[in-house]
Amino acid sequence: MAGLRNFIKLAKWRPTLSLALASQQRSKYTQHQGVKGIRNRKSYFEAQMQQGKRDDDNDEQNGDSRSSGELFDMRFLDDRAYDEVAGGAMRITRNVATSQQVLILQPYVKWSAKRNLPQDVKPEDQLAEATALIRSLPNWQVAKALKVPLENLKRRTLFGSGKIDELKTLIADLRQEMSLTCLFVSKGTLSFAQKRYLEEEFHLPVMDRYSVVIQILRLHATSAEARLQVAMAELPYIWSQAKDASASQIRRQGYALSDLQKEILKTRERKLRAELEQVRRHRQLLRQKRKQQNYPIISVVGYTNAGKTSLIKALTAESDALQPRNQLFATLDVTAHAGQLPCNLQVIYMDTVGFMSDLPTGLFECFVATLEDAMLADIIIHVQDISHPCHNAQRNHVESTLRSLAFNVGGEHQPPIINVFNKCDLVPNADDHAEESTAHHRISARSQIGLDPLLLDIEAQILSVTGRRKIQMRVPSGGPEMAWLYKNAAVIDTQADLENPQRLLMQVVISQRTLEQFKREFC
Ligand SMILES: Nc1nc2c(ncn2[C@@H]2O[C@H](COP(=O)(O)OP(=O)(O)OP(=O)(O)O)[C@@H](O)[C@H]2O)c(=O)[nH]1
Ligand SMILES: [Mg+2]
Repeated sequence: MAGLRNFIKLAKWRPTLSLALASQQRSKYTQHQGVKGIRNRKSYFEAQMQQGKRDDDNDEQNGDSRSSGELFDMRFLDDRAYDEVAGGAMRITRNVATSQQVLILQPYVKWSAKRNLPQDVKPEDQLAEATALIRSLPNWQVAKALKVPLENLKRRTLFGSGKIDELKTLIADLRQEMSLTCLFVSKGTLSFAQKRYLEEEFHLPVMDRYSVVIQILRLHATSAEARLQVAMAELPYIWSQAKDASASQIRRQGYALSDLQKEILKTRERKLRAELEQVRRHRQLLRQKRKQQNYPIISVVGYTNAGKTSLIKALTAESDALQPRNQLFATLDVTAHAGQLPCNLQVIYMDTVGFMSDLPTGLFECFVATLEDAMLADIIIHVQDISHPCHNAQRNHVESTLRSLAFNVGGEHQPPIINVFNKCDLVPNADDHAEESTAHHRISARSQIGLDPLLLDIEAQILSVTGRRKIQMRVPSGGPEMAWLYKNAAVIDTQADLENPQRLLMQVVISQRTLEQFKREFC
């Protein structure tokens, strides 16, 4: 196990972050200021460009030989000029510790035929997910959450004038009781014009799903890799908001990018791409190492909050390293955890980022580098929250995303998938509806129910896909063969050979390749 533990230490290595803490002190919402504030800062920008060039030169000189502590260069992420541009587009705050009172509006199209939603996702389910998103942010409270029926979601003002008046009255009433600080309209993205209009009507910063998720990701991204990916995920949104702004002819009113700001975004994007390429290479290196070490890999994937981290915690001895949390997107890093199958074979479980529907694809494209690992595993465990009202829709969403991820990493080949219906303690008597046709395990990671049959299934699948077999070998008792097998194979059992006291019967799990090595060495 020591070798595996050392390898896992390497996989979980985190570079030291050189964060400028000053940025944490920034004000609540960075109000959008157009070009104001950085128009006259050409020299600042030039200095940044110079620094960028110096960094690039260093990168080239150092190439892959950069020491692990310098692998990801994070300094450029802390950039005040960028923060102003980002704040204008996303209304996100650096200081999440500030308490917020949020009004959540869940718009939905009245006529189900137009709704464009899976059959079993109802507006109230969407509202519950929106509420869970806000509750994932510490100190953010839901002042009120309500569904708002609409004819369609494309209107420039989003809501009709009657609805706007109704909402204004509601907001005025709420303000009697508390100080509202933010309006969350739970729609993938709002156009810049929609946001601007609503902000002027309600006098509140307006966020959409994309920007709320970015806010959560920023909070949960602690590793260098996750921070780079989140920073990358912000850019398509900022570009699209700027495009909306210029298309809707409201340049005068605020959010339009100057050439200087465009350069800031482009420079940042270029540097992020370079750093993420390093991430990809680093991951490839780890993958190669894993291959050499020959440990079977099991990826645990699923919708956010389904219980992936909890399951790995239940299947491994890593009680401290893994902290399941009732928050969306609690896990943002792909991390490796050592486990042992009933036959004593050592394996690695990979914890992954959760999926979520109704998010623009750009948001998750940035996590593809890490999710690639999941697709290159020997088997995948798909954890599903059986107690969730939309669990069918969540499963379909994850499955279709997995298919496109498999396509991305080069081919239709997908590792075998084991379906796990988690949280069965919450719905002990539920029948499985449409799932009857899908083979699955009903478990509770929290209450440790159903884990033994699951482990046996994982073992059978791993042995089959990795070409390992359980065999019995007769070896000299206390000889080098015995030590070799303990080192290179999984030993299930040893017994004295009743026919020959000098020999031992060893039951082992071994791959064909390792068996050939054994034969070369000893036979
Ligand atoms: N009742 C019950 N709750 C569970 C079970 N498994 C996990 N949970 C809870 O579900 C919540 C989410 O668990 P996690 O393991 O963090 O879920 P995750 O899929 O890793 O979530 P993300 O990393 O955010 O995508 C936590 O509050 C867990 O305690 C279970 O079997 N039963
Ligand atoms: Mg998790």
